[in-house]
Amino acid sequence: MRLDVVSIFPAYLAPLDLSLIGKARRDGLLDVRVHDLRDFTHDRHRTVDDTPYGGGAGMVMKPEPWAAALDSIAGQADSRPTLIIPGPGGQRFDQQMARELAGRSHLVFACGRYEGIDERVYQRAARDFDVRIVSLGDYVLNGGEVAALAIIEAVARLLPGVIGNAASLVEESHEDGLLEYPVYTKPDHWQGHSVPEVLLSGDHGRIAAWRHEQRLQRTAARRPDLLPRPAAASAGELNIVV
Ligand SMILES: N#Cc1c(-c2ccc3ccn(Cc4ccc(CN5CCCCC5)cc4)c3c2)n[nH]c1N
Repeated sequence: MRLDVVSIFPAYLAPLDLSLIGKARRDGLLDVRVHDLRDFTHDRHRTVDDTPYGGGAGMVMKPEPWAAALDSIAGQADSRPTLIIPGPGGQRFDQQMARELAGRSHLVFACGRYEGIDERVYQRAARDFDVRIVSLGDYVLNGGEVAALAIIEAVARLLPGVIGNAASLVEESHEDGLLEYPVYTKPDHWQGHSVPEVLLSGDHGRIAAWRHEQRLQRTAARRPDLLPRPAAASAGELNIVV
């Protein structure tokens, strides 16, 4: 998978050199290219923003540098890339979207700042990209870089070979709709707290059943919205008039 990230703060993407993502890059599983948007300006001040038409607080990112950056990337693309533009008004990112994006060969991230990117950039980008506007959640960040890092990590870890033990991708939170079970390691007694006896039993059937029950209890307590809705007992409950 090829990943391009465009930002006025390229150093913000330094974590992509670390840990499993960094190893995947060195192993050739990921081709990650970070671009400084200011390299696509042509004035002496390398200007990327200006005041908003119609007034309002803050600044808006100018269309010209973005068009030049995206044209450069599109010109190098082997196939139609997916352009992900993080924004508070985007479609909520979740594990299902991560799985969908993991099937793409080329992801491009446009990391905005200030009050956002001129709307005409989104329209023009649709010529060369599948455009997805994506939000991490219902809170306001200062830019798109944190979202790009989160999305890249969630997507890359689903790619074959990135996570050493693919088994760890099973029974994770949100992978199958339930939260994850609690985990323990040595010592078996610590500051008055003991590891649940079942985990020391060696009975893999009991352990699996206990873990599933823990996942159900945790999901009910912390995220009841994730639990499957009870099937209606009768057509009447569904207000189906026959
Ligand atoms: N993903 C994600 C995000 C982001 C995110 C992502 C990308 C950018 C680029 C810039 N900002 C800052 C910002 C701040 C306020 C507003 C709202 N303004 C209202 C008045 C008219 C102008 C727009 C928009 C943009 C960003 C924030 N925030 N939260 C998420 N889950």
